[in-house]
Formats: sequence, structure tokens, C-alpha cells
Amino acid sequence: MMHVKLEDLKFKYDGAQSYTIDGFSLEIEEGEIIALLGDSGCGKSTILRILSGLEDRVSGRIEIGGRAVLSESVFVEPEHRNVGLVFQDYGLFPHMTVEQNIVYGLKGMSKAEKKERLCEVLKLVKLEGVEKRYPHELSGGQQQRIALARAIAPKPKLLLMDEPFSNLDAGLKKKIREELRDIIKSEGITSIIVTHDLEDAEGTSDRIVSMN
Ligand SMILES: Nc1ncnc2c1ncn2[C@@H]1O[C@H](COP(=O)(O)OP(=O)(O)OP(=O)(O)O)[C@@H](O)[C@H]1O
Repeated sequence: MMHVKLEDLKFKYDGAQSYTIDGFSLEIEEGEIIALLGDSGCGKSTILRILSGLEDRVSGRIEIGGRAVLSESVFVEPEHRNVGLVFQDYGLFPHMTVEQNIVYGLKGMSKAEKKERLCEVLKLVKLEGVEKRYPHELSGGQQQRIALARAIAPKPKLLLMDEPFSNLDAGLKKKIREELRDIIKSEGITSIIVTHDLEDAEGTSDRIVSMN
């Protein structure tokens, strides 16, 4: 059984002339990392918004982990989709420490369990000891790893990353691509990485899906 299924998705932004997404389908195996590759404006970020539940008025069907989150009769709200997101600008809350940022998304856990998961994910991204710092006290690469730690802390069924390498300098990129792939693989999280860069796609994914 496929872990994630997108079937014939169609979506048009308010006031737009034509469909931004017009019949998009994709199936992803459990633990697979997909790179969604395509030129600027082809609709990559829109697919992530649709998967996260940020756009209603989408037609088609979406299943995540065997459960329909979108169909003719179903619309599951973003917070109940079990989807983790890493934004292009990382989207860390600037007024919260690293610890607060990561623990924020952990629901239904005791304080001790939250602390344990915090330590686990910081170890995973090799940033133990920074929990009391604020995002602006970290480098770009470190912020990206904290954003990743925050997204995977609740053990999402699907991890979405929008251009996760765009703010990193070229020298760092290769190393960070490999690290990112290792971290996701070690947690076994099914993932979609959006990028316009073929090297980023090849360096991180198991399979490239072209959207052009
Ligand atoms: N809120 C919006 N309202 C109307 N049109 C939008 C909106 N957001 C995006 N679009 C349009 O939808 C199309 C797809 O945008 P999207 O951001 O998904 O592309 P993308 O492939 O992620 O591009 P990029 O790589 O530049 O981020 C573009 O033509 C864009 O102008």
C-alpha cells in the first residue's frame, strides 16, 4: 500500500485565470524521499500548501498514511494532518528559544516526554546544548537544522520542505544535503523536498518528480 497518494489534484488561486495545479497525481512509498523539481512558478510550493491543508477549494483526493485527508466529503484541518513543514526561511519563532520552538508542536505529551524528545532531535541534528539560544544567535545552517528538528519532533507521517537549501552558501550545501538525507532516513520519514536545483534534488532524494 502506498503511504502517500495524491490523485488528480486541481486548484486555482482566487481571481486567477487558469488552474495552477491541473490534474496532479503522485504516489509515495513509506520512507521514500521525493524531490519535486521544476522552474519558478510551476506550482511546487502550491502543492506543499495543498498537502498541508492551507488551501481549501482543492479538488481531488489526498491520502496520508492510509487516511484520506482530502476527498469530496473530507477536509482534515492542517493541525490534524500529521504533516511536518520546513519553510524556505525556516519559519522559526524569533521570540522563542530553540527549546520553545521545538517543544511548541509537541501535543499530548508530559513535560518529561517533551524534554526527552527535545534531546533526541537535538542529538539527531547534532546541535545539543543550544536549547536556550534564540534563532538569531545561530548561523543559517544551524537555524535550518533547528527548523528540521522542530518539524520532525512530533514524528510526522509526511515531511515537507520548501527549498531547504536556498539560503545556504554553495560550500555548505553539499555537506548539508547529505546530513539532511541521513537524518530523514534514520527516522524513516516519508518526505517531499521542493527545489528548482537538479543537484539538490539528486543529492537528497530517492526519486525526482519533474513538475514542468
Ligand atoms: N496567493 C496567490 N494568489 C494568486 N496566485 C498565486 C498565489 N501564490 C502563488 N500564485 C501563483 O501560482 C503559481 C505557482 O506558484 P508557486 O509558488 O506554487 O510556484 P513555485 O513552483 O513554488 O515557484 P518558486 O520556485 O518561484 O517558489 C505562480 O504563477 C504564482 O504566481
